[in-house]
Amino acid sequence: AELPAYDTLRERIMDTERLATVGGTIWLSQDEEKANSILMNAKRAEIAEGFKNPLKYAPAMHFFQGRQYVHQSEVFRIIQRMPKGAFLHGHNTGMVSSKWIIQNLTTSSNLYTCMDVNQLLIFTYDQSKCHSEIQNVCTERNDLNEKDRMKYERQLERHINMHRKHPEMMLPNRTLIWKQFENIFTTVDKLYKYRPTYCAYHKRLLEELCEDNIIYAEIRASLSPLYDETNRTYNTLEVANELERIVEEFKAKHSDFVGLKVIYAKRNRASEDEMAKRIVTFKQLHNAKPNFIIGFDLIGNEDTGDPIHKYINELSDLPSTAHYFFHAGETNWYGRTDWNMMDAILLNTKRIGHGFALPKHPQLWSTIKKRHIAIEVNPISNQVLGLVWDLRNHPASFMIAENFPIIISSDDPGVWGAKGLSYDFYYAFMALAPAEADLRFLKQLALNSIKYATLTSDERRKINRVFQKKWLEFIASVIRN
Ligand SMILES: O=c1[nH]cnc2c1ncn2[C@@H]1O[C@H](CO)[C@@H](O)[C@H]1O
Repeated sequence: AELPAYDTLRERIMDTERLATVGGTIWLSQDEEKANSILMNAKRAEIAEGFKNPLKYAPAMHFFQGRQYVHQSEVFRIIQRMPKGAFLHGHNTGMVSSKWIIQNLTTSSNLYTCMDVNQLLIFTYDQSKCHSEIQNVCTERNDLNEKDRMKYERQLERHINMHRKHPEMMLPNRTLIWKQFENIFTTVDKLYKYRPTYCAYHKRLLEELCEDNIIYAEIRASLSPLYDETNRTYNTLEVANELERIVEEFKAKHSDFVGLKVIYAKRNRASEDEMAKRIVTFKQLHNAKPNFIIGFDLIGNEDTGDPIHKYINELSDLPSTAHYFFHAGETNWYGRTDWNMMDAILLNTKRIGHGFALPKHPQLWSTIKKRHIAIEVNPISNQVLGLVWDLRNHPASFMIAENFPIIISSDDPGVWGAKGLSYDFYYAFMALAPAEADLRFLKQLALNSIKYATLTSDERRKINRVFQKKWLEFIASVIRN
Protein backbone atom coordinates (compact mmCIF):
# COMPACT_ATOMS: atom_id res chain seq x y z
CA ALA A 1 0.00 0.00 0.00
CA GLU A 2 2.98 2.30 0.56
CA LEU A 3 4.45 2.00 -2.94
CA PRO A 4 1.60 3.37 -5.09
CA ALA A 5 1.42 6.41 -2.81
CA TYR A 6 5.16 6.89 -3.16
CA ASP A 7 4.95 6.69 -6.96
CA THR A 8 2.02 9.09 -7.04
CA LEU A 9 4.01 11.56 -5.03
CA ARG A 10 6.98 11.24 -7.37
CA GLU A 11 4.78 11.86 -10.35
CA ARG A 12 3.14 14.83 -8.74
CA ILE A 13 6.52 16.40 -8.05
CA MET A 14 7.69 15.81 -11.59
CA ASP A 15 4.44 17.15 -13.05
CA THR A 16 4.62 20.26 -10.91
CA GLU A 17 8.16 20.91 -12.01
CA ARG A 18 7.30 20.38 -15.65
CA LEU A 19 4.40 22.84 -15.45
CA ALA A 20 6.59 25.45 -13.79
CA THR A 21 9.31 25.49 -16.49
CA VAL A 22 9.44 27.78 -19.52
CA GLY A 23 6.56 26.78 -21.82
CA GLY A 24 5.18 24.31 -19.27
CA THR A 25 1.60 25.56 -19.45
CA ILE A 26 1.34 26.02 -23.22
CA TRP A 27 -1.61 24.23 -24.74
CA LEU A 28 -0.96 22.32 -27.96
CA SER A 29 -3.50 21.74 -30.75
CA GLN A 30 -4.02 18.28 -32.16
CA ASP A 31 -1.65 18.96 -35.03
CA GLU A 32 0.92 20.44 -32.69
CA GLU A 33 0.69 17.31 -30.56
CA LYS A 34 1.41 15.21 -33.65
CA ALA A 35 4.42 17.35 -34.57
CA ASN A 36 5.51 17.23 -30.95
CA SER A 37 5.60 13.47 -30.86
CA ILE A 38 7.75 13.41 -34.01
CA LEU A 39 10.07 15.96 -32.43
CA MET A 40 10.21 14.10 -29.13
CA ASN A 41 10.89 10.75 -30.75
CA ALA A 42 13.92 12.33 -32.37
CA LYS A 43 14.98 14.06 -29.17
CA ARG A 44 14.64 10.95 -27.00
CA ALA A 45 16.60 8.87 -29.50
CA GLU A 46 19.41 11.45 -29.56
CA ILE A 47 19.55 11.62 -25.79
CA ALA A 48 19.53 7.84 -25.43
CA GLU A 49 22.36 7.56 -27.93
CA GLY A 50 24.25 10.40 -26.24
CA PHE A 51 23.84 8.78 -22.84
CA LYS A 52 25.58 5.70 -24.23
CA ASN A 53 28.19 7.62 -26.20
CA PRO A 54 28.77 11.08 -24.70
CA LEU A 55 31.91 11.63 -26.79
CA LYS A 56 29.75 12.14 -29.86
CA TYR A 57 26.89 13.94 -28.15
CA ALA A 58 26.95 17.57 -29.29
CA PRO A 59 24.93 19.04 -26.39
CA ALA A 60 27.62 17.84 -23.96
CA MET A 61 30.50 19.09 -26.12
CA HIS A 62 32.09 22.36 -27.02
CA PHE A 63 30.36 23.81 -30.07
CA PHE A 64 33.56 23.74 -32.13
CA GLN A 65 33.87 20.01 -31.56
CA GLY A 66 30.16 19.21 -31.49
CA ARG A 67 29.03 21.16 -34.55
CA GLN A 68 29.65 18.23 -36.91
CA TYR A 69 27.25 16.13 -34.81
CA VAL A 70 24.67 18.92 -34.65
CA HIS A 71 24.55 18.71 -38.43
CA GLN A 72 23.54 15.07 -38.19
CA SER A 73 20.72 15.81 -35.77
CA GLU A 74 17.08 15.39 -36.76
CA VAL A 75 16.10 17.70 -33.89
CA PHE A 76 18.36 20.37 -35.32
CA ARG A 77 16.78 20.07 -38.76
CA ILE A 78 13.33 20.55 -37.22
CA ILE A 79 14.56 23.57 -35.24
CA GLN A 80 16.04 25.11 -38.40
CA ARG A 81 12.65 24.93 -40.08
CA MET A 82 10.86 26.32 -37.04
CA PRO A 83 9.88 30.00 -37.10
CA LYS A 84 11.93 31.49 -34.29
CA GLY A 85 10.35 34.94 -34.09
CA ALA A 86 12.71 37.74 -33.14
CA PHE A 87 16.47 37.97 -32.89
CA LEU A 88 17.11 40.18 -29.86
CA HIS A 89 20.78 39.93 -28.92
CA GLY A 90 23.47 40.29 -31.55
CA HIS A 91 26.31 42.61 -32.55
CA ASN A 92 26.06 43.59 -36.20
CA THR A 93 29.77 43.16 -36.95
CA GLY A 94 29.77 39.60 -35.57
CA MET A 95 26.63 38.28 -37.17
CA VAL A 96 27.45 37.38 -40.77
CA SER A 97 29.11 34.05 -41.67
CA SER A 98 32.88 34.43 -41.92
CA LYS A 99 32.95 32.17 -44.94
CA TRP A 100 30.52 34.37 -46.84
CA ILE A 101 32.54 37.45 -45.90
CA ILE A 102 35.78 36.04 -47.26
CA GLN A 103 34.13 34.82 -50.44
CA ASN A 104 32.08 37.94 -51.12
CA LEU A 105 33.56 40.97 -49.41
CA THR A 106 37.25 40.46 -50.11
CA THR A 107 37.10 40.36 -53.91
CA SER A 108 37.36 44.02 -54.86
CA SER A 109 40.59 44.97 -56.56
CA ASN A 110 41.44 47.81 -54.18
CA LEU A 111 41.43 45.69 -51.00
CA TYR A 112 44.69 44.97 -49.19
CA THR A 113 45.93 43.15 -46.14
CA CYS A 114 48.76 44.32 -43.94
CA MET A 115 49.93 44.17 -40.34
CA ASP A 116 48.88 46.92 -37.97
CA VAL A 117 50.97 48.33 -35.07
CA ASN A 118 50.33 45.20 -33.03
CA GLN A 119 51.32 42.88 -35.87
CA LEU A 120 47.71 41.91 -36.35
CA LEU A 121 46.48 41.23 -39.88
CA ILE A 122 43.93 43.81 -41.01
CA PHE A 123 41.90 44.29 -44.17
CA THR A 124 42.19 47.80 -45.53
CA TYR A 125 41.62 49.98 -48.58
CA ASP A 126 44.42 52.36 -47.68
CA GLN A 127 47.79 52.24 -45.95
CA SER A 128 47.08 54.54 -43.01
CA LYS A 129 47.09 51.77 -40.40
CA CYS A 130 49.76 49.58 -41.98
CA HIS A 131 53.03 48.75 -40.28
CA SER A 132 54.19 46.22 -42.84
CA GLU A 133 54.16 45.82 -46.59
CA ILE A 134 50.70 45.72 -48.05
CA GLN A 135 49.37 42.81 -50.07
CA ASN A 136 46.65 43.13 -52.65
CA VAL A 137 44.09 40.42 -51.87
CA CYS A 138 42.98 40.04 -55.49
CA THR A 139 46.51 39.67 -56.81
CA GLU A 140 47.41 37.15 -54.14
CA ARG A 141 44.27 35.17 -54.77
CA ASN A 142 44.48 35.24 -58.56
CA ASP A 143 48.05 33.96 -58.60
CA LEU A 144 46.89 30.70 -57.03
CA ASN A 145 45.42 27.56 -58.45
CA GLU A 146 41.99 26.35 -57.32
CA LYS A 147 43.30 24.26 -54.44
CA ASP A 148 45.72 26.87 -53.11
CA ARG A 149 43.06 29.53 -53.44
CA MET A 150 40.78 27.60 -51.12
CA LYS A 151 43.64 27.21 -48.69
CA TYR A 152 44.34 30.94 -48.92
CA GLU A 153 40.71 31.73 -48.19
CA ARG A 154 40.62 29.36 -45.22
CA GLN A 155 43.73 31.11 -43.96
CA LEU A 156 42.06 34.51 -44.26
CA GLU A 157 38.93 33.17 -42.58
CA ARG A 158 40.95 32.08 -39.56
CA HIS A 159 41.56 35.76 -38.82
CA ILE A 160 37.85 36.48 -38.50
CA ASN A 161 36.55 33.31 -36.85
CA MET A 162 37.10 32.02 -33.31
CA HIS A 163 37.03 28.39 -34.42
CA ARG A 164 39.99 26.36 -33.23
CA LYS A 165 40.35 22.59 -33.21
CA HIS A 166 41.24 22.58 -29.52
CA PRO A 167 39.20 25.20 -27.70
CA GLU A 168 40.14 23.53 -24.41
CA MET A 169 43.65 24.97 -24.79
CA MET A 170 42.20 28.48 -24.55
CA LEU A 171 39.68 27.84 -21.80
CA PRO A 172 41.85 28.55 -18.76
CA ASN A 173 42.52 32.03 -20.03
CA ARG A 174 39.51 34.27 -20.62
CA THR A 175 41.78 37.26 -21.19
CA LEU A 176 43.38 35.45 -24.10
CA ILE A 177 39.99 34.41 -25.48
CA TRP A 178 38.77 38.00 -25.37
CA LYS A 179 41.96 39.20 -27.02
CA GLN A 180 41.47 36.80 -29.90
CA PHE A 181 37.82 37.86 -30.04
CA GLU A 182 38.50 41.61 -30.11
CA ASN A 183 41.29 41.08 -32.67
CA ILE A 184 38.66 39.83 -35.10
CA PHE A 185 36.81 43.14 -34.90
CA THR A 186 40.07 45.02 -35.43
CA THR A 187 40.86 42.88 -38.47
CA VAL A 188 37.56 43.79 -40.16
CA ASP A 189 37.23 47.34 -38.86
CA LYS A 190 38.44 49.18 -41.97
CA LEU A 191 36.77 46.69 -44.28
CA TYR A 192 33.29 47.26 -42.81
CA LYS A 193 33.74 51.03 -42.62
CA TYR A 194 33.90 51.21 -46.41
CA ARG A 195 30.37 52.17 -47.37
CA PRO A 196 29.83 49.69 -50.27
CA THR A 197 31.08 46.87 -48.06
CA TYR A 198 28.99 48.06 -45.13
CA CYS A 199 25.86 47.95 -47.30
CA ALA A 200 26.58 44.52 -48.79
CA TYR A 201 27.37 43.20 -45.30
CA HIS A 202 24.09 44.33 -43.79
CA LYS A 203 22.05 43.09 -46.72
CA ARG A 204 23.58 39.69 -46.16
CA LEU A 205 22.91 39.97 -42.42
CA LEU A 206 19.21 40.32 -43.15
CA GLU A 207 19.30 37.42 -45.61
CA GLU A 208 20.94 35.11 -43.08
CA LEU A 209 18.26 35.99 -40.53
CA CYS A 210 15.51 35.18 -43.02
CA GLU A 211 17.21 31.93 -44.06
CA ASP A 212 17.03 30.87 -40.43
CA ASN A 213 13.30 31.73 -40.22
CA ILE A 214 13.67 34.88 -38.17
CA ILE A 215 11.25 37.70 -38.98
CA TYR A 216 12.50 40.59 -36.88
CA ALA A 217 15.72 41.75 -35.18
CA GLU A 218 17.11 44.28 -32.73
CA ILE A 219 20.86 44.52 -33.12
CA ARG A 220 23.60 46.31 -31.23
CA ALA A 221 25.59 48.64 -33.49
CA SER A 222 28.02 51.47 -32.89
CA LEU A 223 27.16 53.41 -36.07
CA SER A 224 30.77 54.54 -36.43
CA PRO A 225 31.47 56.85 -39.38
CA LEU A 226 31.93 55.32 -42.84
CA TYR A 227 33.91 56.44 -45.85
CA ASP A 228 33.47 55.71 -49.54
CA GLU A 229 35.38 55.53 -52.82
CA THR A 230 35.27 59.32 -53.24
CA ASN A 231 36.62 59.67 -49.70
CA ARG A 232 33.39 61.19 -48.56
CA THR A 233 32.66 60.41 -44.90
CA TYR A 234 29.32 59.53 -43.40
CA ASN A 235 28.62 60.62 -39.84
CA THR A 236 26.70 58.58 -37.29
CA LEU A 237 23.29 59.89 -38.30
CA GLU A 238 24.10 59.29 -41.96
CA VAL A 239 25.15 55.72 -41.13
CA ALA A 240 21.81 55.25 -39.41
CA ASN A 241 20.16 56.53 -42.59
CA GLU A 242 22.08 54.02 -44.69
CA LEU A 243 21.13 51.17 -42.42
CA GLU A 244 17.50 52.19 -42.34
CA ARG A 245 17.43 52.39 -46.12
CA ILE A 246 18.92 48.89 -46.42
CA VAL A 247 16.28 47.54 -44.04
CA GLU A 248 13.45 49.28 -45.91
CA GLU A 249 14.68 47.94 -49.25
CA PHE A 250 14.86 44.48 -47.79
CA LYS A 251 11.36 44.74 -46.34
CA ALA A 252 10.02 45.82 -49.72
CA LYS A 253 11.34 42.57 -51.21
CA HIS A 254 10.44 40.33 -48.26
CA SER A 255 6.87 41.14 -47.30
CA ASP A 256 6.92 38.83 -44.26
CA PHE A 257 9.94 40.50 -42.71
CA VAL A 258 8.83 42.83 -39.94
CA GLY A 259 12.01 44.85 -39.58
CA LEU A 260 15.30 45.49 -37.89
CA LYS A 261 16.00 48.12 -35.23
CA VAL A 262 19.18 49.38 -33.63
CA ILE A 263 20.41 49.50 -30.08
CA TYR A 264 23.16 52.12 -30.06
CA ALA A 265 26.07 50.28 -28.41
CA LYS A 266 29.30 51.80 -27.20
CA ARG A 267 32.38 50.47 -25.38
CA ASN A 268 32.17 49.99 -21.64
CA ARG A 269 35.47 51.79 -21.01
CA ALA A 270 35.23 55.56 -21.11
CA SER A 271 35.49 58.68 -18.99
CA GLU A 272 32.32 60.19 -17.56
CA ASP A 273 32.66 63.04 -20.06
CA GLU A 274 32.89 60.66 -22.98
CA MET A 275 29.84 58.81 -21.72
CA ALA A 276 27.91 62.07 -21.41
CA LYS A 277 28.75 62.84 -25.06
CA ARG A 278 27.55 59.44 -26.20
CA ILE A 279 24.26 59.98 -24.46
CA VAL A 280 23.91 63.30 -26.24
CA THR A 281 24.58 61.54 -29.57
CA PHE A 282 22.15 58.80 -28.67
CA LYS A 283 19.45 61.34 -27.90
CA GLN A 284 19.98 63.04 -31.27
CA LEU A 285 19.77 59.69 -33.03
CA HIS A 286 16.70 58.61 -31.11
CA ASN A 287 15.08 61.97 -31.65
CA ALA A 288 15.60 61.71 -35.39
CA LYS A 289 14.49 58.06 -35.59
CA PRO A 290 12.58 57.08 -32.43
CA ASN A 291 11.31 53.84 -33.94
CA PHE A 292 14.63 52.77 -35.45
CA ILE A 293 17.28 53.74 -32.89
CA ILE A 294 15.42 52.34 -29.91
CA GLY A 295 17.94 52.15 -27.11
CA PHE A 296 21.38 52.24 -25.62
CA ASP A 297 23.86 49.63 -24.39
CA LEU A 298 27.46 49.26 -23.23
CA ILE A 299 29.61 46.50 -24.75
CA GLY A 300 32.99 44.81 -24.35
CA ASN A 301 34.47 42.45 -21.79
CA GLU A 302 32.54 43.26 -18.64
CA ASP A 303 35.29 42.10 -16.28
CA THR A 304 37.84 44.53 -17.70
CA GLY A 305 35.37 47.31 -18.52
CA ASP A 306 34.07 50.05 -16.25
CA PRO A 307 31.07 49.19 -14.09
CA ILE A 308 27.71 50.71 -15.03
CA HIS A 309 27.74 52.30 -11.60
CA LYS A 310 30.49 54.68 -12.72
CA TYR A 311 28.04 56.38 -15.08
CA ILE A 312 24.83 56.63 -13.09
CA ASN A 313 24.86 60.42 -13.39
CA GLU A 314 25.36 60.35 -17.14
CA LEU A 315 22.83 57.57 -17.61
CA SER A 316 20.13 58.94 -15.34
CA ASP A 317 17.98 60.71 -17.90
CA LEU A 318 16.86 58.94 -21.04
CA PRO A 319 14.02 60.07 -23.33
CA SER A 320 10.80 58.42 -22.20
CA THR A 321 10.44 56.58 -25.52
CA ALA A 322 13.96 55.09 -25.38
CA HIS A 323 15.23 52.07 -23.45
CA TYR A 324 18.37 50.63 -21.97
CA PHE A 325 19.33 47.12 -23.03
CA PHE A 326 22.34 46.63 -20.83
CA HIS A 327 24.85 43.83 -21.03
CA ALA A 328 25.12 42.70 -17.44
CA GLY A 329 26.27 39.65 -15.52
CA GLU A 330 28.36 38.18 -18.36
CA THR A 331 30.93 37.01 -15.83
CA ASN A 332 32.03 34.18 -13.58
CA TRP A 333 32.72 36.57 -10.71
CA TYR A 334 30.43 36.68 -7.71
CA GLY A 335 30.10 40.00 -5.88
CA ARG A 336 32.07 42.09 -8.36
CA THR A 337 31.30 42.58 -12.06
CA ASP A 338 27.96 40.87 -11.54
CA TRP A 339 26.58 43.90 -9.63
CA ASN A 340 26.10 45.40 -13.08
CA MET A 341 22.83 43.47 -13.14
CA MET A 342 21.61 45.41 -10.12
CA ASP A 343 22.60 48.74 -11.67
CA ALA A 344 21.02 47.81 -14.97
CA ILE A 345 17.76 47.09 -13.15
CA LEU A 346 17.98 50.27 -11.05
CA LEU A 347 18.43 52.22 -14.30
CA ASN A 348 15.26 50.55 -15.55
CA THR A 349 16.78 48.37 -18.26
CA LYS A 350 14.22 46.81 -20.59
CA ARG A 351 16.18 43.60 -20.98
CA ILE A 352 19.45 42.21 -19.63
CA GLY A 353 22.12 40.98 -22.05
CA HIS A 354 23.37 37.60 -20.76
CA GLY A 355 22.50 37.72 -17.05
CA PHE A 356 24.81 34.74 -16.69
CA ALA A 357 25.37 35.50 -12.99
CA LEU A 358 21.67 35.86 -12.18
CA PRO A 359 21.27 32.70 -10.07
CA LYS A 360 23.69 34.23 -7.55
CA HIS A 361 21.47 37.26 -6.84
CA PRO A 362 18.15 36.33 -5.26
CA GLN A 363 17.34 39.96 -4.48
CA LEU A 364 16.98 40.60 -8.21
CA TRP A 365 14.76 37.66 -9.08
CA SER A 366 11.37 39.00 -8.11
CA THR A 367 11.97 42.42 -9.72
CA ILE A 368 12.96 40.76 -12.96
CA LYS A 369 9.79 38.69 -12.97
CA LYS A 370 7.51 41.50 -11.83
CA ARG A 371 8.85 44.02 -14.33
CA HIS A 372 9.16 41.45 -17.13
CA ILE A 373 12.82 42.20 -17.72
CA ALA A 374 13.80 39.59 -20.29
CA ILE A 375 17.14 37.83 -19.88
CA GLU A 376 18.91 37.47 -23.24
CA VAL A 377 20.63 34.08 -22.95
CA ASN A 378 23.41 33.35 -25.48
CA PRO A 379 24.51 29.77 -24.79
CA ILE A 380 27.17 29.25 -27.46
CA SER A 381 28.61 32.71 -26.92
CA ASN A 382 29.05 32.01 -23.21
CA GLN A 383 30.79 28.76 -24.05
CA VAL A 384 33.08 30.17 -26.74
CA LEU A 385 33.97 33.17 -24.60
CA GLY A 386 34.96 30.83 -21.80
CA LEU A 387 32.31 31.16 -19.08
CA VAL A 388 31.23 27.52 -19.17
CA TRP A 389 32.48 24.38 -20.90
CA ASP A 390 29.60 21.91 -20.78
CA LEU A 391 26.37 23.77 -21.57
CA ARG A 392 24.44 21.39 -19.33
CA ASN A 393 26.05 23.44 -16.55
CA HIS A 394 24.81 26.76 -17.93
CA PRO A 395 22.95 28.85 -15.33
CA ALA A 396 20.01 29.31 -17.69
CA SER A 397 18.87 25.84 -16.60
CA PHE A 398 17.88 27.52 -13.35
CA MET A 399 16.06 30.29 -15.21
CA ILE A 400 14.22 27.70 -17.30
CA ALA A 401 13.21 25.70 -14.24
CA GLU A 402 11.99 28.90 -12.57
CA ASN A 403 10.22 30.22 -15.68
CA PHE A 404 12.17 33.45 -15.85
CA PRO A 405 11.35 35.68 -18.82
CA ILE A 406 14.15 34.45 -21.09
CA ILE A 407 14.90 34.69 -24.76
CA ILE A 408 17.61 32.75 -26.60
CA SER A 409 20.04 34.51 -28.90
CA SER A 410 23.37 34.02 -30.60
CA ASP A 411 25.44 37.18 -30.02
CA ASP A 412 28.04 36.86 -32.80
CA PRO A 413 27.06 33.72 -34.75
CA GLY A 414 29.23 34.58 -37.75
CA VAL A 415 32.34 34.64 -35.59
CA TRP A 416 31.92 31.05 -34.36
CA GLY A 417 30.39 29.37 -37.36
CA ALA A 418 26.79 29.39 -36.25
CA LYS A 419 24.02 31.03 -38.25
CA GLY A 420 20.90 32.81 -37.04
CA LEU A 421 19.39 31.27 -33.91
CA SER A 422 19.05 27.58 -34.72
CA TYR A 423 22.31 26.40 -33.15
CA ASP A 424 21.61 28.23 -29.91
CA PHE A 425 18.02 27.01 -29.89
CA TYR A 426 19.36 23.48 -30.33
CA TYR A 427 21.71 23.82 -27.36
CA ALA A 428 18.95 25.45 -25.30
CA PHE A 429 16.62 22.57 -26.12
CA MET A 430 19.13 19.74 -25.68
CA ALA A 431 21.55 21.03 -23.02
CA LEU A 432 19.86 23.79 -20.99
CA ALA A 433 16.31 22.46 -20.80
CA PRO A 434 15.14 19.23 -19.15
CA ALA A 435 15.24 16.09 -21.30
CA GLU A 436 11.45 16.07 -21.48
CA ALA A 437 11.11 19.73 -22.48
CA ASP A 438 9.22 19.61 -25.77
CA LEU A 439 7.62 21.71 -28.49
CA ARG A 440 6.00 23.82 -25.76
CA PHE A 441 9.42 24.99 -24.67
CA LEU A 442 10.52 25.88 -28.18
CA LYS A 443 7.26 27.65 -28.93
CA GLN A 444 7.53 29.63 -25.70
CA LEU A 445 11.04 30.76 -26.67
CA ALA A 446 9.73 32.05 -29.99
CA LEU A 447 6.72 33.70 -28.32
CA ASN A 448 8.97 35.28 -25.69
CA SER A 449 11.19 36.78 -28.39
CA ILE A 450 8.12 38.52 -29.81
CA LYS A 451 6.76 39.49 -26.42
CA TYR A 452 9.99 41.19 -25.31
CA ALA A 453 10.69 42.91 -28.63
CA THR A 454 10.30 46.68 -28.94
CA LEU A 455 7.39 47.06 -31.34
CA THR A 456 4.62 49.52 -32.13
CA SER A 457 1.09 48.14 -32.02
CA ASP A 458 0.98 47.99 -35.83
CA GLU A 459 4.24 46.07 -35.92
CA ARG A 460 2.95 43.80 -33.18
CA ARG A 461 -0.16 43.00 -35.19
CA LYS A 462 1.97 42.17 -38.20
CA ILE A 463 4.51 40.04 -36.35
CA ASN A 464 1.74 38.05 -34.67
CA ARG A 465 -0.01 37.48 -37.97
CA VAL A 466 3.17 36.44 -39.80
CA PHE A 467 4.36 34.25 -36.95
CA GLN A 468 0.99 32.51 -36.65
CA LYS A 469 0.95 31.78 -40.39
CA LYS A 470 4.53 30.49 -40.41
CA TRP A 471 3.96 28.42 -37.30
CA LEU A 472 1.00 26.61 -38.88
CA GLU A 473 3.05 25.95 -42.02
CA PHE A 474 5.87 24.62 -39.88
CA ILE A 475 3.61 22.26 -37.93
CA ALA A 476 2.08 21.00 -41.18
CA SER A 477 5.51 20.40 -42.70
CA VAL A 478 6.74 18.43 -39.68
CA ILE A 479 3.69 16.20 -39.84
CA ARG A 480 4.05 15.74 -43.61
CA ASN A 481 7.68 14.62 -43.52
O1 LIG B 1 29.12 38.84 -25.54
C1 LIG B 1 29.52 40.00 -25.66
N1 LIG B 1 29.61 40.81 -24.58
C2 LIG B 1 30.07 42.08 -24.66
N2 LIG B 1 30.45 42.64 -25.80
C3 LIG B 1 30.37 41.89 -26.91
C4 LIG B 1 29.92 40.56 -26.90
N3 LIG B 1 29.96 40.09 -28.16
C5 LIG B 1 30.44 41.10 -28.93
N4 LIG B 1 30.69 42.17 -28.17
C6 LIG B 1 31.26 43.44 -28.59
O2 LIG B 1 30.74 43.87 -29.81
C7 LIG B 1 31.77 44.37 -30.62
C8 LIG B 1 31.48 44.07 -32.06
O3 LIG B 1 30.43 44.81 -32.54
C9 LIG B 1 33.04 43.67 -30.17
O4 LIG B 1 34.16 44.48 -30.30
C10 LIG B 1 32.75 43.28 -28.74
O5 LIG B 1 33.41 44.13 -27.84
